[in-house]
Amino acid sequence: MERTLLKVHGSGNTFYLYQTNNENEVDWTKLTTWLCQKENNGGADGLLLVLPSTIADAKMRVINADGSEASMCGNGLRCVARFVCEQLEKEEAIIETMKANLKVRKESPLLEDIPTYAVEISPVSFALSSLPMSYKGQEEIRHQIIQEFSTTIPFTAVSVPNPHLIGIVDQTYIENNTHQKSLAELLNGENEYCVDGVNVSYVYPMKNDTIFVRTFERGVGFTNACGTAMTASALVSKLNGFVHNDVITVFNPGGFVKCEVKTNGDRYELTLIGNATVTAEYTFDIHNLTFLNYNETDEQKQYEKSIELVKKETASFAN
Ligand SMILES: N[C@@H](CCC[C@H](N)C(=O)O)C(=O)O
Repeated sequence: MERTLLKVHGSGNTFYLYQTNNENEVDWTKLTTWLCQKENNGGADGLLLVLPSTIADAKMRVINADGSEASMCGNGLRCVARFVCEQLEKEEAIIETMKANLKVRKESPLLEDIPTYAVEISPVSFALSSLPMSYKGQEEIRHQIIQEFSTTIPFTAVSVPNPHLIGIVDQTYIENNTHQKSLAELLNGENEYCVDGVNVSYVYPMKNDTIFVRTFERGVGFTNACGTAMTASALVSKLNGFVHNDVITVFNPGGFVKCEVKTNGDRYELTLIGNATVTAEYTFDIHNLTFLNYNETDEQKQYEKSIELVKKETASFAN
């Protein structure tokens, strides 16, 4: 059974994108764990499913590399936004996701000639029950030292709506990722705090409304970038006075994005803006799990050329 797949990325957060009308066509866990193996064209961080929707222009489901399903994916949503907008010949659309219908739109390129999309990130909640997370019966964790995690890093727990634990750190924790790795492995194994695991980000506030974010993703491990994590990190940075503008530049190991954070009391309007790049198209046999053919686009070369300067600027943080 020959089928077509795209390989796409947002800030180097890489996915296979597959469109189908049959939500139960195959076992998505099995397909995703096979696709995401390193030996299959370098692997990927997950599978984006584009499905028909009765309430929006299309529906997105996100399967992590380990086969678990996530409620949202910011970088993936930008790629799905581009796919759906180009297919429907529209500049904006609504995409159904597990917990919300989200607005997406085409944007002016942040880097010359790089297709760029803006996506809504919602709903936002600081309630620990929304992640879910539990810690000493507390209802929230906001910029708080958790002695069991670190004696110096203040953490915030937030769902957007997938779960994130955000630590504000100094540069040493970015240059050396061992502390982040062991905390993330603890919280994504069997543990008393996050029963469903959590995405763990370390955020280094830089100058001029700019932050650097590195994320260890639930179901994946360290990624080049995690869109929901970068948006949640921009919100946490703003609420704690590390940045002041509504639009925050977020560098990551794979490139950069812009996050718009509008706050109105307890209400937050979050938008993630960045590249949506298609690197290749594959044909594969969906039942026998074998690749049959592929064609690379020239978009990755253009992306790498444009991102070169950004990478130089962040080289010392990007490990
Ligand atoms: N890379 C994504 C998030 C993917 C889901 C995450 N691993 C989870 O399990 O919550 C993004 O760009 O937001």
